[in-house]
Amino acid sequence: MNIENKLLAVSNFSVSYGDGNFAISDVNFSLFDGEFVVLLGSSGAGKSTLLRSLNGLVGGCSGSIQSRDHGEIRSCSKRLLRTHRRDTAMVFQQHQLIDRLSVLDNVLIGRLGYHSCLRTFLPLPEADRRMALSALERVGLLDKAMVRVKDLSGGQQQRVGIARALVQQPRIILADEPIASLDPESSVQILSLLKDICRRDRIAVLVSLHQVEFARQFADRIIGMAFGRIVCDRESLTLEDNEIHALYRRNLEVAVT
Ligand SMILES: Nc1ncnc2c1ncn2[C@@H]1O[C@H](COP(=O)(O)OP(=O)(O)OP(=O)(O)O)[C@@H](O)[C@H]1O
Repeated sequence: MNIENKLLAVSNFSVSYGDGNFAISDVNFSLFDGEFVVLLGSSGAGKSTLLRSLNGLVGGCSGSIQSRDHGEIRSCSKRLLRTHRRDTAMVFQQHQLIDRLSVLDNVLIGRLGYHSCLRTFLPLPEADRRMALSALERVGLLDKAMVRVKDLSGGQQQRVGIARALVQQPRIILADEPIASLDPESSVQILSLLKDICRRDRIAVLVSLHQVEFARQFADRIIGMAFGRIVCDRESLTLEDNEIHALYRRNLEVAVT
C-alpha cells in the first residue's frame, strides 16, 4: 500500500467505559483509500466500540486516531471533527432511519452536514434532492423515494441507509454489522453494494461481520479482534481457516474455564 493513500492511522488506541475494563486495548492499524476491510471477532470483542471511536463517538479513549485530511481527531477542533464525521459515513445494524419520514427525506439527512444549523430548517437545495435521487437509483430504490421507510423490508431499509451514507460523499464508510438482521440473499446484495461503492468511488469500507464466509468472499483484508485486541490483520486470501476459527475459540475457551 502507498503510504500517501493512508486515510486513517490508529496507534496505541484503547477505550475504557469507566468500569476498569478495556473494551479496546492498545490497537494499531491503518485504513487505506479504496480498500474493503472486514472486522471479525466474537460478541464483545470490541468491533462496535472501535468503529464508533473512528468517528469520534466514544469517550474514555487514549492513544491516537490520525486522519490524513483532518489530523488527530481526538484533539481536533469541533469544526474539524464535524468535517471528519461528514467524511466518515456510518451504516448501522438497525439502520437508524426515521420511520415516519419518506425514503427521500431519510436520504437527505445525509446532506445536513453540508449546511449550517439554521439552513437545515428550510427545504434543502434542489442539487441535494437530485443527489439523493441519484443515490436511490444506485441502490435500486428510486421507485420507493416517496414511500415511508416503515413500509420497507429490512434489506430495503439498509439500502436507504447506504444511500444516506453515499450522499455524505464520504471518503470512508464504517458499517457496523450491516447484515445482522438480513436473510442470505439480502446480505449478499448489501455487501455487493458496499463493495461496488468501495471499488467504483474509491471509498474505504470498514465493516464488522459475524459471517466468516462473507468476510472471505468480500474482504481485501481481514482484521481479527478478540478481547479488545487485534490478533490478526492480513489480506483475506492469506488468512488460514484455523486462524479465523481461533478468534472464536478464544472466547469459548474463556467461557468454559
Ligand atoms: N456503553 C457501554 N458501556 C459499558 N460497556 C460497554 C458499552 N458498550 C460496550 N461495552 C463493553 O465493551 C466491550 C466491547 O463491546 P462491543 O459492543 O464493542 O463489542 P462487539 O465486538 O461489537 O460485540 P457484538 O458483536 O456483540 O456487537 C464489551 O465487553 C461490552 O460489554
